[in-house]
Amino acid sequence: MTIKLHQTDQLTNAAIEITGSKSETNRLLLLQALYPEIEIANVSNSDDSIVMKQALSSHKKEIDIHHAGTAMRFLTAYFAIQNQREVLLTGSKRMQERPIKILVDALQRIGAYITYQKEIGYPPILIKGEQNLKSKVHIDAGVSSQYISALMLIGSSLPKGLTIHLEGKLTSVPYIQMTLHLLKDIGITANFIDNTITIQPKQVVTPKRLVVESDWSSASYFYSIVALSKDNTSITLSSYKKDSYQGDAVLAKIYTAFGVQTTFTNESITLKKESKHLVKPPIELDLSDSPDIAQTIAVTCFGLGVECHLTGLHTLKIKETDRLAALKIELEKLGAIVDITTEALHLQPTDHILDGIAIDTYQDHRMAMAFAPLALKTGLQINEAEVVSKSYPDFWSDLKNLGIKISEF
Ligand SMILES: O=C(O)C1=C[C@@H](OP(=O)(O)O)[C@@H](O)[C@H](O)C1
Ligand SMILES: C=C(OP(=O)(O)O)C(=O)O
Repeated sequence: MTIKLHQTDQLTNAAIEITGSKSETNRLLLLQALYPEIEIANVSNSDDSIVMKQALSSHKKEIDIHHAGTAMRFLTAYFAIQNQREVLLTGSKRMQERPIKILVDALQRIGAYITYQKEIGYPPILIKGEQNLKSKVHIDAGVSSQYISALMLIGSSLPKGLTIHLEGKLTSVPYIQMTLHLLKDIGITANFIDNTITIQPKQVVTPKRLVVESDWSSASYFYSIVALSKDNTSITLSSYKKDSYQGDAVLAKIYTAFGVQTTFTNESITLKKESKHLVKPPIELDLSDSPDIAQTIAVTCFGLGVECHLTGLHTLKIKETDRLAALKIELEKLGAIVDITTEALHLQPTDHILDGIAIDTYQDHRMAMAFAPLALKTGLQINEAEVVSKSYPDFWSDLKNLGIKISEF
């Protein structure tokens, strides 16, 4: 499906309810499979969470998790400890190009049985469950925090718990902290001191209801929309809290530089454009703690015509697509001048955006959603717009409710 976004100058001051965080949901779904005493509210309606839920209740031998990175990594650890069970875990063509060796090596070192079915280091993998894994492991922490969260999530189910020594320069650290918070919330004793994570064993937990906060990465597209809007435009989003477990909550701070003020009231945030607060460019940001908002920020800067230099982007090439390469190609179609390295993106200031360009999305939900806010500046098309369902199935209808004019063909 291709979507045409017509240039829209005036938005309605809408209130939007955003689905639960897919990162929190996928952690809690796995924990719920291990500890059925827990109840989860505001579960994400994303494809990635649906696939995670189905996989956890499936009795089939072959499980396909499509494009969901967290599901692939978390379930590798989960099935590694399901005694007497053999599972073939696979995913989409792109998932079969996303590395998993660091996690598999770590699991094998503590006694798990996992073999590669096609290429060494990549899904599909065959897992033979074994509950008695050892209690100490070391792992390279510089490629994906999902490997570490995967180990943390099974740690308390091992006979002696799990101590994880993190090696090298850590990346996406807030996601490790999120896992730690959720473990503690359900009553597991865990800590993260220096580069060592310790998880104590626990058989049963006290029944508890946990409410997932809405997804901050999804909120980023509304930050971008408000940043590209006229003064006094405001949008209210729910349900959010000030002391979030999600690293992407840093948006509230980052977007002040683009003239977006955030007010927290009860469980909502209101974003308001006040350009008197705009910061003088260039915008320089290290996004190694929040890689999922890099595309949003790069497009906001382009829409505002401001120079930016984004670093800490070394993980972007192994996500749904090579996001740095995709950003460069699509921004340049619109008239931008972009330089990329393996870990950085530099955007030069420009004062013109080409009209009527069709943006390719590379099967990456964030490519579609990051470019959509440009409708405040120009008319554009988004190809394969249905990709948004990976994290935010209601994205296009929420945009319509804001008054953005959309047609499908
Ligand atoms: O643990 C998680 O929920 C996630 C961790 C991050 O991945 P990396 O640690 O691979 O950067 C992030 O990009 C992804 O969308 C979700
Ligand atoms: C990278 C992402 O997801 P995953 O790694 O879970 O596929 C994302 O949602 O941006």
